Amino acid sequence: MFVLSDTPSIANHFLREMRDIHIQKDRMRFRRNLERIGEIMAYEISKSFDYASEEIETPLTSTSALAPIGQPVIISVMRASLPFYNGFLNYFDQADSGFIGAFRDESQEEEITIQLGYHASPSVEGRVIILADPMLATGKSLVESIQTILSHGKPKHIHIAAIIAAPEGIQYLKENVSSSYSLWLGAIDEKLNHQSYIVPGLGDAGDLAFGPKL
Ligand SMILES: O=P(O)(O)OC[C@H]1O[C@H](OP(=O)(O)OP(=O)(O)O)[C@H](O)[C@@H]1O
Ligand SMILES: O=c1cc[nH]c(=O)[nH]1
Ligand SMILES: [Mg+2]
Repeated sequence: MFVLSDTPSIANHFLREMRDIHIQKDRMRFRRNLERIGEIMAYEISKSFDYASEEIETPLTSTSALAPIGQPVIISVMRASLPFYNGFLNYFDQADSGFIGAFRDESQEEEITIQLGYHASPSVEGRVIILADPMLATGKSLVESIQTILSHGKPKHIHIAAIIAAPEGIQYLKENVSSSYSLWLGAIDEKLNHQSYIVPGLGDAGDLAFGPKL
C-alpha cells in the first residue's frame, strides 16, 4: 500500500487545501487539486510499469530512451472521480478509458447501498487497470465497481487509487476483493462517522466538485 502523506511533499499541501472548509468553496481549485493528485499518483504508479528502450533521433544524433510497454485502462467512478481521472489521463495520455456511474444511496439510516448506473469500458482482459475514485469510505462503491469490471474479463492487475481513505473501507476491500490489486492512497483518515462520511475527511467530494445533486 502506497500513501502519499507518508512523505513530506507538495501533495500534502494540495490535500490540505481540499480539506479546508474555506478553500474548498472554490470549486475550480477543488477540481484542480483532485486532478493534481491524480497526476502525482499517475507518476508514482508509472514506476510499477514495464518499459522498453526505444531508438530515437534527436535533431543532433540518435539515442535510446524508455517507453512504456502497453497502456493501462483508466476507469473513473463517477461523479467525483472525473477530475481525479483526468489527472491520470494527463500522464497516460494514450490510455484507454472506462466509466462507471455509482452513487451511494444514503436514504437508509443504517446501511449505505450503491446504485450502479452507466458502464462503458473497453475490454479489460489481460490489461492493467487503474480504478480511480477519490473517496474510499465504506468501500462499497469500489467493490461494486470491481465486480462490474471482473464480470467483463480478467485484468492483469488492478491499481486502486483513492485520495482519502477510511480504515473501514481498506478493510472492506481486503475482505471482498479476491483478485490481485495494489492500493494507492493520498491519506488514511481516522474513521467513518454514523453517516459513513470519512472523518476528518473533506465532506462530499462530488458536491464540492460539481454542486449538490438531487
Ligand atoms: O466507499 P463508499 O462508502 O462507497 O463511498 C465512496 C463514494 O462516495 C462518493 O460518491 P457519491 O456516492 O457521493 O457520488 P458522487 O460522486 O456522484 O457524489 C465517492 O465519489 C465514492 O464513489
Ligand atoms: O466522506 C465521504 C464519504 C463518501 N463520499 C464522499 O464524498 N465523502
Ligand atoms: Mg457525493
